This record gives sequence, structure tokens and C-alpha cells, in this order.
Amino acid sequence: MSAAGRLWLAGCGTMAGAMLRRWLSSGLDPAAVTVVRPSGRPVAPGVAVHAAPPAGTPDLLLLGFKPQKLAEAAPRFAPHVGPDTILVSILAGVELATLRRAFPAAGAIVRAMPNTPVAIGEGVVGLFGEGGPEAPANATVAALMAPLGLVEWIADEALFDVVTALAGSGPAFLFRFIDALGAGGAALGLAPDQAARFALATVQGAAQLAARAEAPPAALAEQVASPGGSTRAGLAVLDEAGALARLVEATLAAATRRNAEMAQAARDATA
Ligand SMILES: NC(=O)C1=CN([C@@H]2O[C@H](COP(=O)(O)OP(=O)(O)OC[C@H]3O[C@@H](n4cnc5c(N)ncnc54)[C@H](OP(=O)(O)O)[C@@H]3O)[C@@H](O)[C@H]2O)C=CC1
Ligand SMILES: O=C(O)[C@@H]1CCC=N1
Repeated sequence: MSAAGRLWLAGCGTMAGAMLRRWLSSGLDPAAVTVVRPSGRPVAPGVAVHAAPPAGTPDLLLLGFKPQKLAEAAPRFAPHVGPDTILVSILAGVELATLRRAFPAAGAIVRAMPNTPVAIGEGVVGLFGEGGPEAPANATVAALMAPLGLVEWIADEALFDVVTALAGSGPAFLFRFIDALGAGGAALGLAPDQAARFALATVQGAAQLAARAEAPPAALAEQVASPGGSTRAGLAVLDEAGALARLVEATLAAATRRNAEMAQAARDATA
């Protein structure tokens, strides 16, 4: 049995599957886990998989389906959620109030926003719960999330959509940057496969250096850019009229807006 007791995953696709992989590789007993997914596809040795909720009540139910599925799925799971069940939702956008309406009997509800690097214990998990970080259920959730990477509580639920854009979607934006770095090198004559390898290793090394350094990333950039040198010429392009900063802010703003739209759609669908 895990620290969270009997753990049910409602949906086990890309994101919940990544979380489960890390939990299992960090020692979670597969016998404590039940996955409910319409396809009934097997997940991992020892993990029970059902196409519909089986009899019983989990200690912790993780909602891992798409926000658009909430109205359809909630009535199927709600009868299995009681006052001793902690409900954890990774649904982008969907607010605590909507979840509480859909699962009125839940003992506690916590929103969690993970990202796919949790699969290797290098992810980010933002948390927001009904009772604040000190509520007993929230300590259980934080302990469950601990092996996944950086786990932090968010002070204000209104900011959860921004957390989702930055950390939840963030890996996709960085994967694009890795591709763009490689494609840029290839456009200037490098063999595409070599450019792709150099781009990935450069991003990996820079991220690890930044994570270990005491200096902030801006200072590390200055260390690379010799006065009058070539890096400075490249940075000038990224910095011209705040080009990169504006592009990234617009990217996060678009993703944040979409999270709010999905929240509204979930509110409407469950009203
Ligand atoms: N992908 C990501 O990087 C991130 C995703 N999220 C959130 O995670 C959630 C899942 O996204 P993602 O993993 O990408 O999506 P996937 O499409 O990969 O997985 C969706 C899962 O939901 C299951 N499912 C569909 N309908 C139901 C239902 N009625 N009851 C139970 N399970 C159902 C599917 O079952 P089956 O496998 O049988 O088809 C599948 O396992 C979303 O809410 C998203 O906002 C949050 C952070 C990051
Ligand atoms: O794209 C999505 O909607 C989800 C939210 C964060 C990452 N994937």
C-alpha cells in the first residue's frame, strides 16, 4: 500500500502515465494502484486496469482524463468518492469549485499541475488545495508528489492557469526551442542530425549548469557573451525590442487564456 493508500487513476494517458511510471520506479506498490480507462489497456505489471470503475472506494482518486471529459466521467466516479477519499485533479483549467460540484462527497480536493518530465523525477508539480498546504490531506498529496520533482504550493488559484502554461505546457515550448536551435544550425550548413544532437546536448548542459549555478541565468548568459564577441551579436537579435521576452510572454498568455476557456467550458458542462 502506498502512503496515499488505495490509489485510483481515472485515465492513464500521457500525463497520468508519466506520473505512474515515476511512482512505480520510486517504489510504489503496483498492487495499491487501480487504473480506470475506457480502453482497458494494460499499464504496468501488477497494476489492475478496468474499463469502468470497479466496486469500492479509493483513498486517493487522481483525475487524469481531459477537461472535456469531466461532465461524462464525473457521474461514473462520484459514487466511489466519499469523505475518506482525497480527490486530485490534473485537469488543465478546471477549478476547485467545479470539481467540488462534481464530487460533493470528497473528503478533500487538490488541484495538481504536473509536466511530463515527472516521468524521470525531473518534473514540476504545482499544487492548490481547498484547505491550504497545512491541511492533513494536502500533506498526503505533497508526499505522493515528492518523487516527481519540484513540488510547490500555489498561493492563489487564479494563478493556476499561468502555472499550467509555464510548467505544464513549458516542456512543449522548450522542445520547440531545441528543434529550432537544431534547424537554425542546419539552415546554416550543419548536417541536420549533427545539428539536432548539438542542440539537444547544448540545452541539456545549459539547463543542468543553470540548475547547479548560484548565479541566475541572466548572469550565466553574460559569462558566455564576451564583449565584442559573437554571442553578443546573437543575443542582440533575441533582445531587440524585447523580441524573445515578448514572444514568450505572448506564448504563455495564449496558453493561459486557453486554460481559462477550458475552465469555463467545464463550469458550463457541469452546471
Ligand atoms: N499532457 C501533458 O503534458 C499534461 C496534461 N495535463 C492534463 O492531464 C490530463 C490528461 O492529458 P493527457 O494525458 O495528455 O491525455 P491523454 O489523451 O494522453 O490521456 C487521456 C486519458 O483519459 C482516459 N479517458 C478518456 N475518457 C475517460 C473516461 N470517461 N473516464 C476515465 N478515463 C478516460 C483515456 O483512456 P484510454 O487510455 O483508455 O484511451 C486516457 O487514458 C488533461 O486533463 C490535461 O489537461 C496536465 C499537465 C500536462
Ligand atoms: O495542453 C494541455 O491542455 C495540457 C495542459 C498542460 C499541458 N498539456
